[in-house]
Amino acid sequence: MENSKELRTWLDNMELPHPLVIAGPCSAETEEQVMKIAHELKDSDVSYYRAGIWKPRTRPGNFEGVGALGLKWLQRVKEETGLKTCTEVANKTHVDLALEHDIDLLWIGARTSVSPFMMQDIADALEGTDKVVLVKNPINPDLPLWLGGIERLYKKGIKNLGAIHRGFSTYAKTKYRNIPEWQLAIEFQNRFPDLPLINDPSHITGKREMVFDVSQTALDLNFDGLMIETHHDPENAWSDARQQVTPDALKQMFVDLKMRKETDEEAEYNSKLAGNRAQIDVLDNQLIDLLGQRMKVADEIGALKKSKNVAVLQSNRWNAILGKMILEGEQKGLSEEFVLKMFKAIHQESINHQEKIINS
Ligand SMILES: O=C(O)C(=O)C[C@]1(C(=O)O)C=C[C@@H](O)C=C1
Repeated sequence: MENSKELRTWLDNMELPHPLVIAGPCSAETEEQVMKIAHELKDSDVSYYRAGIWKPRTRPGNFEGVGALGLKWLQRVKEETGLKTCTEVANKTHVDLALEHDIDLLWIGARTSVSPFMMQDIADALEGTDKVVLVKNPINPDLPLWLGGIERLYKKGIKNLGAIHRGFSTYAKTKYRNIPEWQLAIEFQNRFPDLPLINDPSHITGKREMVFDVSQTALDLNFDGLMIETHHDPENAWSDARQQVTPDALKQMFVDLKMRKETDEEAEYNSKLAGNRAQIDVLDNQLIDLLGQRMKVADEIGALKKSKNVAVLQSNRWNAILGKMILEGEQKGLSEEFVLKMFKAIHQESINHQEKIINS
């Protein structure tokens, strides 16, 4: 699959004056609940109404969705409100039922996109459809796996495609439910600048208080849209109660969010920007030069260690460097997270250099 302008035709054809908004409850619970939320979202920026019908829960025994019955409720949503509808599909039966009920957009969840077998089955079932199909990132940060899933759909003649960034599972405790790893989303856009990329701040944050900030970051990073879980009574939702926002909160968010454009033509802005970018180019060259020099010293250490048969990894020294650099970084306004990531990468490169020398 190659990048092409055609990949975004389905989205461009909607001629939205703002990013695409997909909203609705995590789960369809009752017909009344589905209809109430839909009516509250009717006159807003929302284009697609979402509701989970089949809910893949981590452990059995929790509410696992109302099943095919909910598809009828979504059809009623479309008839009464004009909102387009969408739901998650995870196998051929789901696909067949969703297509039968004329659901407009289907998404494939993170627990499904992780499996090429499941992605292929779904691609086979969807062959040739003109519905919009969005693929959530797999639970692990693996860009080729994510793109591979989308490619399986593309190869089956599905042209109205896109991706949803919902964050990644992590063993470490963080403030997120699923860490965003924004770098991966940036890489995604570099590879496929025209494939619509939607952000899912609800699953990234797991907490409604954080949904606004993550949404703004996504817009700052040129995402094409947002999928936000919305419930009229979030506290009593049957699933994901902590991360859903009310329809009113959602509408307010779209008043407060700053929509960014890709660029601006104004001359003064462009000349200042060019000046800043020239400075960054010089500094980047210096950074690369310094890192090259540091690795030359690492090579010398590698040769010294080889002569005395000493191990490459020196944990005490390494921890001392890390501690010092975190403090130095703090004084220069660099986050601990960034300093750690950067020095871990530098340390690994230093080890790779020494490994080559010590084993030569
Ligand atoms: O000080 C050393 O012994 C080194 O090999 C250098 C270095 C580094 O790059 O800073 C690399 C590997 C060690 O684990 C510790 C530090």
